Amino acid sequence: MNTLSSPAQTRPGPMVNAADAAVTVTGLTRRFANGPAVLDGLDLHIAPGEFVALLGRSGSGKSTLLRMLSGLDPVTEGSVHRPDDVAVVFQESRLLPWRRVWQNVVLGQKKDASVRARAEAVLQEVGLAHRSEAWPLTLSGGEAQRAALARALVREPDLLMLDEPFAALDALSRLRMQRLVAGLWQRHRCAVLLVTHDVDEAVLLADRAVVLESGRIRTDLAIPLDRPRRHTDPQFEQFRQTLLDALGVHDD
Ligand SMILES: Nc1ncnc2c1ncn2[C@@H]1O[C@H](COP(=O)(O)OP(=O)(O)OP(=O)(O)O)[C@@H](O)[C@H]1O
Repeated sequence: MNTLSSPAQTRPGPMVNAADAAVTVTGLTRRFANGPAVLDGLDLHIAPGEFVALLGRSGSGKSTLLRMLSGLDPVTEGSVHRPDDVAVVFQESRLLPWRRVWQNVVLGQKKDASVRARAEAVLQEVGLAHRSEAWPLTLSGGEAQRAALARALVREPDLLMLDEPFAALDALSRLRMQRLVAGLWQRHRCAVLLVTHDVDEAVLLADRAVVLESGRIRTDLAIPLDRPRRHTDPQFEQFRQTLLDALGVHDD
């Protein structure tokens, strides 16, 4: 477990024992320059193996929270407990163009005798084994995101964070990737925090959808639907509407 906290923490510790949660965020506050707080005393718990979707209007602090959880941004007020093994996938694949796909997947990993086999196995899992020798610039957008997912999974993270990973893809590729992630999560069962603007994506994939507003959680919605989920299920539509309402999107 990795604990990131402010030097002078003024709030009480988390109510949930950190050992029982993959992620425990307590009283997290973030302010840029002298502006208003982007995160304002935020509390969030994610259980091991739980899939949580994080939604909120543009500028509501989703990426800020992710950056603080991943350690990219310092925690200056409040605290964050999370596993040591964390992987992040961003909207763009961030592959190194001068390394082949398989080499990107195992970048920073120990170069032992099994390294190539590990890369091939995970590329197989994401449906990209046939492109393992390719250069990243020759990949389609969907293939590049598959490679980015493979690079995250090869690390066997306890927490996988996905920051709008399918936002730049066409509708069909996005659907394929959503199904892929659903299958990977069923197999790997790491905790997942998925930042998305897409309420359908949240209902399709997540155990819980959390909506940020004014630096806090406005809605924390459990989605106890059986899997695999279908957009045509009437209950799917109900959860979708609840989330749209929480985001302030109404039919006129
Ligand atoms: N480094 C920074 N300096 C100043 N302001 C920042 C910085 N990073 C983020 N902000 C501000 O903090 C607020 C939250 O930004 P953040 O990127 O977390 O929002 P978001 O919910 O991820 O938005 P989007 O959905 O548009 O990606 C925004 O008003 C943004 O302008």
